[in-house]
Amino acid sequence: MTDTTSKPPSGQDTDATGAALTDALGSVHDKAKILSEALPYMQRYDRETVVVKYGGHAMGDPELAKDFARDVVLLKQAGVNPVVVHGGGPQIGRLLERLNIKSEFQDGLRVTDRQTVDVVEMVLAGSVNKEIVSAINDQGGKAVGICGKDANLMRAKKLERRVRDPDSNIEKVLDLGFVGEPGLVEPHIIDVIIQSDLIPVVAPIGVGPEGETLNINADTFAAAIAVALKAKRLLLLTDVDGVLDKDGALVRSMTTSEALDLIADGTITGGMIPKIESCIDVISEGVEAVVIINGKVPHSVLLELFTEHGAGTLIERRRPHGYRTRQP
Ligand SMILES: Nc1ncnc2c1ncn2[C@@H]1O[C@H](COP(=O)(O)OP(=O)(O)O)[C@@H](O)[C@H]1O
Ligand SMILES: CC(=O)N[C@@H](CCC(=O)OP(=O)(O)O)C(=O)O
Repeated sequence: MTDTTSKPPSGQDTDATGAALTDALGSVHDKAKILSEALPYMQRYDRETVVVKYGGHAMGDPELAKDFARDVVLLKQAGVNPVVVHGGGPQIGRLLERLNIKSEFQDGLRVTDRQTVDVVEMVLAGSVNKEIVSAINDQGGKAVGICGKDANLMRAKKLERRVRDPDSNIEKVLDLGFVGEPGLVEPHIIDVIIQSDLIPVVAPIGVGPEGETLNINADTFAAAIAVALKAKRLLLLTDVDGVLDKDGALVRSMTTSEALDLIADGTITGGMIPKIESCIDVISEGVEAVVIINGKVPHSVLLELFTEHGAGTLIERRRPHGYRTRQP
């Protein structure tokens, strides 16, 4: 048999090998540069809590789910304290459909009767939560799945949404059934998990005053958790690049009052409304900034936190000297 591996290269082969080696070294240097540039960002978030809301729409693809889990494990390894709060709206919708239970939304919130709330809890605190826990553990992390009922993490009250009838101009309270809004948050259980070097994965189910299960929009839930934990950042992962303006262009950064204007003029609609309302609450309660990013872009969490460029739409109280605060 001829040993081709030990054959001395011809002059042309030597050139090709040299060029390939230069390319390979170049790409290694590029990688090293990217890693090195991440240092000030890693220092910025060192031992800080970052709440990552993982939306149901961002979850579908198994490769992306793996990338997300890997990013979360990397954050933990880099000294950040990631707290994952997840949604699962489309997953709930699919099971309700299979069970022939009709479901409708009002302003981005699911009208939730007794039968529906059982399905919501089963999907969120059950299958979806455990899938994320397993994905993180598969990447070498140690995740613990809980919901707002655990150790009274999220005591909630029934949501009372007031709407004005456009014809009669009379205000009425909208009854969405077993839909909750955050009340008293006791973050002790999350602190315990973080201090044990584990990664908390939280399903947005709350416990009502009568001990009843309440369905809480995952953005709203994540926002309340971010405030209670005094998080450095809240990242909301969804299925669009961020907030889009009237022409469909990405808004790279905006203040809370600009966000309100976009709701008022109808540019922001549907599920984006509770998302933005949560951002505004969180920022008014002291969280520095919230970022809405596309969970369908691989490694969007790392891109946002550890690169100068960042990703998505950054929302903050006011624009510091007309500048996007990406600097570490
Ligand atoms: N101005 C806007 N910019 C971006 N998305 C918007 C806007 N207005 C409405 N949306 C809708 O909001 C959706 C994201 O909200 P939602 O479906 O609740 O996401 P998730 O399930 O990830 O929380 C987008 O897919 C888009 O259809
Ligand atoms: C009250 C309400 O609407 N609850 C949501 C909870 C899940 C959720 O918010 O999931 P996403 O983040 O994937 O949309 C629902 O039932 O769909």
